[in-house]
Amino acid sequence: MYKPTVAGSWKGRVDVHDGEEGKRWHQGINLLNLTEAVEPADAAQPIAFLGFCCDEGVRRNQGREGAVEGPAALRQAMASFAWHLDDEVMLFDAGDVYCTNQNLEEAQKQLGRKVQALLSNTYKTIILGGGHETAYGHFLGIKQALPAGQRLGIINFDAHFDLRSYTQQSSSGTPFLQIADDLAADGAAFNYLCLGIQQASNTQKLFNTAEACGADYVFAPAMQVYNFDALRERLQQFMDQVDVLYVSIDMDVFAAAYAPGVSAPAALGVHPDMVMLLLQEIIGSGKLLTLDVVELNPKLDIDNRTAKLGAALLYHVVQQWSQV
Ligand SMILES: N=CN[C@@H](CCC(=O)O)C(=O)O
Ligand SMILES: [Mn+2]
Ligand SMILES: [Mn+2]
Repeated sequence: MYKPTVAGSWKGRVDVHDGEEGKRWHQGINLLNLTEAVEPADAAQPIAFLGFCCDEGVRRNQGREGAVEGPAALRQAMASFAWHLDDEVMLFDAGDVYCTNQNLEEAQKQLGRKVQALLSNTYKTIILGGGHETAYGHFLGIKQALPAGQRLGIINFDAHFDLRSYTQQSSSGTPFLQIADDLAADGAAFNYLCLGIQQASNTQKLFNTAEACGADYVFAPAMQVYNFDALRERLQQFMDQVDVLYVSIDMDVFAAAYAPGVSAPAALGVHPDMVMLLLQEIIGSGKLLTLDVVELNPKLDIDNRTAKLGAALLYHVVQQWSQV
């Protein structure tokens, strides 16, 4: 099921006496209804948010439910951001795809169709999850919109590989194996770089699958500022081998102190500064096609800390990406 965002639902601080100088994101966002035919945006730099309201992947993966509320919490955390965007930039809220009747597969297909509509019409897209099952729906749209011959690279900031077998059923733990298999069926390469892997949170079976499908990865303890030059080089080598990038940010990559609102918190997760630095490198490459933020669980959050972290990352992503 798809629902466009209702007018007036972005609510935030208003500085009544400051006019245009007091502008915030909730006052600049444009609503985009994807039930109508999508056309190229009337802006040089259109960036669209699209929500995937879904708990079903996490439920099937024996996780703690609540990710269905992720898109609303991220919008709320972004609403009062001060507007510092150039005139050629337009922000759009393209509504939400909902998973209904536990029919994850149908919801992922619908998400794919909406992503395709946006990407094919020049929008830079930011998908607000949902559990990590968001990634497979997101990919279905990327696959359709990707020009022939373009090599796709996937960078996943995550404590987990999410390469579980989906023979029994797909879930939030399976999206990247589903993607690998889809790409293989099309004769395309699976270029997958996982940043922030926790050894203790991935079984030997998952490491074996990662090796079998040629996944590259960096362990969380190596994601430190002292190691930045080596990380940047590794990232650069990965990006040199592809034409476009899909970046996924699973909020459980961060240390639980920064991101308590996730199904599977990582006590010794990554510091947000490290992810920010790497995101800057990625956006600076000019290859970023689309991005998602997943696994935010507002039910488990503390004072919206995790939602605010996800939103703060998106603030910087939007600032930089709109200038590339
Ligand atoms: N998307 C989440 N993936 C993790 C969850 C781990 C957990 O719940 O402990 C996984 O399947 O490995
Ligand atoms: Mn994940
Ligand atoms: Mn994870």
